Amino acid sequence: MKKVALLGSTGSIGTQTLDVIRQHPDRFQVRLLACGRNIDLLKKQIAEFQPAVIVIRDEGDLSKLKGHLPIGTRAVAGESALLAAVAETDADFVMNALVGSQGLKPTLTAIEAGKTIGIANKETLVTAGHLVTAASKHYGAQLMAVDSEHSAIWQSLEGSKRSEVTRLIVTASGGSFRDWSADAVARATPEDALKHPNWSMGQKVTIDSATMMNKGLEVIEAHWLFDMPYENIDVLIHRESIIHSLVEYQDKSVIAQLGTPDMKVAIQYALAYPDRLELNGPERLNLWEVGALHFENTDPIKHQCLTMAYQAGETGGSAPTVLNAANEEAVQQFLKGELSFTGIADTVEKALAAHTVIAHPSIDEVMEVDLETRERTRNEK
Ligand SMILES: NC(=O)C1=CN([C@@H]2O[C@H](COP(=O)(O)OP(=O)(O)OC[C@H]3O[C@@H](n4cnc5c(N)ncnc54)[C@H](OP(=O)(O)O)[C@@H]3O)[C@@H](O)[C@H]2O)C=CC1
Ligand SMILES: CC(=O)[C@@H](O)[C@H](O)COP(=O)(O)O
Ligand SMILES: [Mn+2]
Repeated sequence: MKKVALLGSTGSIGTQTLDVIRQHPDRFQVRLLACGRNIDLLKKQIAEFQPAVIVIRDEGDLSKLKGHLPIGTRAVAGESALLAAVAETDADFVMNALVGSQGLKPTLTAIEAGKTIGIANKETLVTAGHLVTAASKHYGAQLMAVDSEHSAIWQSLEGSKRSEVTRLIVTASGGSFRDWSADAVARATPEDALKHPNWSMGQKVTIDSATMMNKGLEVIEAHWLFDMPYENIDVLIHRESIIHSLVEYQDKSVIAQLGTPDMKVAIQYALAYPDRLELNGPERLNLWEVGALHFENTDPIKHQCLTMAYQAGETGGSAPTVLNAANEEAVQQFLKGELSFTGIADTVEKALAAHTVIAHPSIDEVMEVDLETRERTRNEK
């Protein structure tokens, strides 16, 4: 029986993780649930999964859980309570499905506690990939990719020699505005941007997908997860999101993982590895019906966020921290109607230009740069 701590239980990845666990009660037991403000959904999850520990964001919401905690279940609130709960839980697997760089410290805590980590929270690897990979080597903790592209790369690497890999090819749907004119994109609303062509996901990643920043974050994530130089990581626009990513080998073979777009496949792969679970939900891939798959190149001007992410990744140090923090702030501003869609890329560009890169930032320096970037971005609004 695998004991699971789930951070971000009320979100898109969190609820799908619980769906996988629900389908396999003989294999998994939920020991910890952590979320933000969706207490109504959390109450239902507590009743169904009976975890030992609950962590919520705000102390003020703890009273809402009165009468909803099973005997022996304790509930705590706040960031330090979350870190303590992750350090102390008897779970062996921590699924990090939080959104944003707030996922970094819980990831590092789980690594230090020797847990296996399902890493959906890509911002962790973008903002401080050097610290996360160094800590996981030091503590012998395994990072199991959950992001669909990275799960596909992981699956396509199975049984191979890493020294024979020549290129990772990360696929991109192109996002909500892939067929829009530049003029129309400039006037796009949050509602327009939230209509992803293929995936149903949380708001932040859906906006990132529309700007193609998601693909930039994923290139940096792939760099750290698979120890691959940026020059050997390419992005390919593939509108159907059926090929989830590809690996090229020195003999020119290309191995890919395919499937209908459903995150439960990647989630179960991380949770149950090396097994593959039977799942209700994901549709069977019918290539006879699909008929044709399409591919396009990216455009360095049109996909400015992707270009900036490559540059920040190659620069290294604190540059990706700034890229990520400015983007997180700008996406929130766009969602609140305070910034135009094209303003997201402009904001990130300005933040990167204003920053003096720290070559090997410590955790404290990463947190400081993250905070400073957010403050500057807010003040410049
Ligand atoms: N959704 C998807 O299909 C995919 C997502 N990812 C990545 O996975 C991560 C999660 O994405 P997604 O599930 O879409 O995001 P969601 O916004 O749907 O969910 C985020 C979760 O984090 C919780 N949360 C937010 N702030 C806090 C806080 N301060 N303390 C505790 N919990 C908090 C939310 O709680 P609450 O809602 O209760 O406030 C929610 O449970 C992101 O990094 C994303 O890029 C990667 C690939 C695919
Ligand atoms: C499902 C998943 O992994 C998302 O990160 C997805 O990749 C978003 O799609 P695009 O960024 O390719 O539009
Ligand atoms: Mn992805």
